[in-house]
Amino acid sequence: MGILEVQNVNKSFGGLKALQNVNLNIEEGTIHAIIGPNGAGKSTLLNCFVGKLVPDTGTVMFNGQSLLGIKPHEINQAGVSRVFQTPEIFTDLSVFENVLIPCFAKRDGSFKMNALNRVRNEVDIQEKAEQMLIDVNMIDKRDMIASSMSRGDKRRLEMAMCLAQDPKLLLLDEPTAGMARADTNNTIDLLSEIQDRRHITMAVIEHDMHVVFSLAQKISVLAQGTVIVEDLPENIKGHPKVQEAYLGGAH
Ligand SMILES: Nc1ncnc2c1ncn2[C@@H]1O[C@H](COP(=O)(O)OP(=O)(O)OP(=O)(O)O)[C@@H](O)[C@H]1O
Repeated sequence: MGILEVQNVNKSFGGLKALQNVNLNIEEGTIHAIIGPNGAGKSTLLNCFVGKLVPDTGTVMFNGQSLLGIKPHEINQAGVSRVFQTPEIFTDLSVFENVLIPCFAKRDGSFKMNALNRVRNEVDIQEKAEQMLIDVNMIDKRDMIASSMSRGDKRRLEMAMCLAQDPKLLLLDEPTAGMARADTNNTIDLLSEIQDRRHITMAVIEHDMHVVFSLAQKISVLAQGTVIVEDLPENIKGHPKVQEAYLGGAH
């Protein structure tokens, strides 16, 4: 059984069928890439995983439970976290303070800014935040102000903040979009390290095939709202349907 199972999902916007009978199975502990030309429906599908959109028909099961009708914050609490293209961090706070916030929120169910003042008495929270920074190789930057960091480091910090929520499924929407090659390669290394250390299941939407083939253990190819192939990376590259989808599309 997959940790995320999508069956016969359809989603239309007015007359436009953005998703048509989509089936997808993400195995626990794997990195699963979702690729496809522009407008194929990748973001629409991801939005159905986090409760931002509700499919017109079909089912989305996470850990054996339906996600349909569940509010986004409840899906997040159930263990689904999303990493955005633009890192969502608190730019005026230090790296360490940024990670403390989701550590508090995970424990208390919500977060108030004045919780940061209590941190001296909160050894468990401090240790957890430190461990998150160690996991993303940022412990040496713990006292830096977040706004002063490179884009790659901001991405690392956001990842630490995500990990603090103890996710079971991490959704990454074009994690290397707009990055220089060096930052892209750092992000590939980071995601590989996180998977090795924590065995977190990841679903990655990505256009950069270097990233896809460096990371993915399984790939689903979407074209015109339908999954046309789901297979191992070695079977995807030369697949005639995939080549046709890309040659006919924008890439
Ligand atoms: N909220 C919306 N209202 C109307 N149409 C939408 C909406 N969201 C997406 N669409 C349309 O649905 C189709 C699928 O869009 P989607 O953003 O899911 O594709 P994508 O594969 O993520 O594309 P890209 O790679 O360019 O980000 C497109 O034709 C898009 O214009």
